Amino acid sequence: MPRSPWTGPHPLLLASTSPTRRLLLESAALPVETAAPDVDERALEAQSAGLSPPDLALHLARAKAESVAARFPGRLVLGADQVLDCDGTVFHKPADAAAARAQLARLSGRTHALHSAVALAGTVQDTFVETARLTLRPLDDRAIAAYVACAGEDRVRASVGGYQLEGPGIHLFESVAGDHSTVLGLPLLPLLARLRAAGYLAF
Ligand SMILES: Nc1nc2c(ncn2[C@H]2C[C@H](O)[C@@H](COP(=O)(O)OP(=O)(O)OP(=O)(O)O)O2)c(=O)[nH]1
Repeated sequence: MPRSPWTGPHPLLLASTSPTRRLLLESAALPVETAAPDVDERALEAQSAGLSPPDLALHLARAKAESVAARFPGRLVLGADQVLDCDGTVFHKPADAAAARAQLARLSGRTHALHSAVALAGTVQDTFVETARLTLRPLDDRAIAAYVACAGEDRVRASVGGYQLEGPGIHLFESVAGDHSTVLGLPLLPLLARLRAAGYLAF
């Protein structure tokens, strides 16, 4: 069993239902426990109409982290949120394959931003947001339908853009600017820097 660099008295508490986020942390050899945040994201978003997309992501990440930190005193809690912004229009996870096809048609041939925000709560209070910019190839309805059929409805519904960059989604792109973990929804490098500065990592 490899020795984890984690020095905290308890595992990191991830306030997220995202398997992708859990896998990213476990791949970095960090012990993780998860607790679902009890936050109504769409209601919070409706109350925060004036926020920029990055600030909306920060607001939602903070709400998720704090909702779990209140239930688990004395723990280091991590919340996260990702907002897709294409020329100021915010997109959410597609409800089904048809919505994914419609959303991808609107993103086709354009560059969109993925704002991935992280909030630490409990024993450490901090927030940050990282942005990746992704440019889709010009895709006609036939290509989009073929992609959705290849990826499958579960995959296209599981992420804000309707794609997994590490999966079939890679076929959609002309270019990707930004850290891979930022695209996946949990920017690891700035997170690890903060955990290290707070004394939670051995190196
Ligand atoms: N595997 C993978 N997941 C991605 C990719 N892009 C985005 N995602 C996932 C990460 C997050 O689970 C999700 C972003 O949506 P949210 O920030 O609302 O998180 P989610 O609702 O999944 O969980 P949470 O609100 O944290 O409980 O999309 C990608 O390229 N690959």
